[in-house]
Amino acid sequence: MRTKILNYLLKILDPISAEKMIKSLKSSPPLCLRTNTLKISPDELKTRLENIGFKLNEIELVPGAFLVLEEPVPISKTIEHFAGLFYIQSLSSMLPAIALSPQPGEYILDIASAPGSKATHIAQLMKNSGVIFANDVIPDRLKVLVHNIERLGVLNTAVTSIDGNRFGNILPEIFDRVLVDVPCSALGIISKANEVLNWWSENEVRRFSNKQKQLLTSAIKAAKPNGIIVYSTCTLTVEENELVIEDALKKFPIEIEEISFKNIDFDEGITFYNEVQLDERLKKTIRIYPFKFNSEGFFIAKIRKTDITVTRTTALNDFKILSSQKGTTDKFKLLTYKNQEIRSVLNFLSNRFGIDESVWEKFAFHIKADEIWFSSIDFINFFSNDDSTINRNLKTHLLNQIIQRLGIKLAKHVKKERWKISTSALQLLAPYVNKNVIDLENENDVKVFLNGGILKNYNGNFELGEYIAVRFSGIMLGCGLVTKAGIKSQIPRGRRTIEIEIS
Ligand SMILES: C[S@@+](CC[C@H](N)C(=O)[O-])C[C@H]1O[C@@H](n2cnc3c(N)ncnc32)[C@H](O)[C@@H]1O
Repeated sequence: MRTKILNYLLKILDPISAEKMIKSLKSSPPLCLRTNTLKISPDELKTRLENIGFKLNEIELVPGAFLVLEEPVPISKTIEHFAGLFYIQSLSSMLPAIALSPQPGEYILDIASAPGSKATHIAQLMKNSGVIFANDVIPDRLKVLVHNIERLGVLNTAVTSIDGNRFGNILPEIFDRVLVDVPCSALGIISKANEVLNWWSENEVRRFSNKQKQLLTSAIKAAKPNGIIVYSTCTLTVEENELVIEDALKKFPIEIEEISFKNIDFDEGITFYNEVQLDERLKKTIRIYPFKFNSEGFFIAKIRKTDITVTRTTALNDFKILSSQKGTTDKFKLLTYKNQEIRSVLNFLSNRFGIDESVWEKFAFHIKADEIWFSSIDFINFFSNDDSTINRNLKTHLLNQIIQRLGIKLAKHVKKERWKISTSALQLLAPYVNKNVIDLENENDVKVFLNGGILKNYNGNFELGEYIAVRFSGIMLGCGLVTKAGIKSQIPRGRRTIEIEIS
């Protein structure tokens, strides 16, 4: 198998580089993390982690990213990780979101987004504002995406699970920026995905290439004229990279944009392959080789759409098919803090936890059975804006059909005028919480609480049946219920952990 890969590499690299490349695939790239600036500043995170024995080095290329030099316990098992203060991610994998350069308030599509490394990065670059559609077609991978959205406190994201190829026709000319981080033959990440060696072949590469062309086509159609599309893979074959972009250059009104990353040794895109001269513009795409840049192998192309690509009639036809399908009630009726029903819940939470009422003004809310969810207020405009290709009612109808979840659960109704705040909401709103909080005193209690147990020694002066916020060392852990036996952790099963290690 290695011979197959080496033979392929020899088509695109000189023999010494191909050997170096094979060698680099055997060792893992350095451990890096990205600060979740939705919750903490890079400096604060560095201080926190260094105080518990980690040694971090700032990475100039990506603001808020650190190289982990010393790890006294696995960093994924720290309370800081549980609380969503950072995301473990290779440095190369941070670059597509940087190239996309999403701006606060914009409309973004991440067409193949699970497990959400880049979607959560995009969300933080947008400061939790605007609108992101994070889509993925594989349900199990979507669960991990949802977990990450909850852990990191991402409010500006709608999760969808349709074939990414459909976006171009059902939501055409809508998005300011689209990320197309496609499934690929993964040559750049063999060190962490060793199973690639079992199936890698040039036939598989061709199969991926066809799929990638379709996803890129859909992405181009979904972008607005003048919108940006970033195409990325963690592989290095020409079929899955330059040839996919060349195909799009022939079919659509697009141009390739320069990507300017400082301090990184990358190669420009290949323009001569298999004795064939390719489009010279491909030189503006970039190839990252692990033997030159100490991270995973990646390919990135930044594309600008220069004109419209979808006619109104095509879009409407697709809409008609979807609107004839069932189950499209108004699932996501978005409301502001001014709505009476929402207001009473917000008043309750503000009173309970001392949260200033002005905090709620920047969110949209929707009701889902006995729960209230909150999201970026920009979704209200996104749903209601009319645009040139689609009629507003049809759009709302469609969005109700394809969106699986929007934002994060804020609270659940428990009994008469009482609401239980969710763990993810409490963690995100931690800076505003200043009432009915307890601070745990020892690490054993933290473990009990994070594993869903009962804290026996903290009844304090709280009323039975009330919910309180539980913190440790300045980090909001989640919500607890005051019971006769003690404070019962309300951390949902999916986020519980017994694996916390405290150094
Ligand atoms: C390279 S991974 C994406 C990684 C992700 N962007 C991140 O940064 O965490 C490619 C993803 O494409 C998804 N996928 C494959 N075919 C798809 C399709 N037709 N439509 C949407 N997603 C698809 C896979 O489930 C997989 O999660």
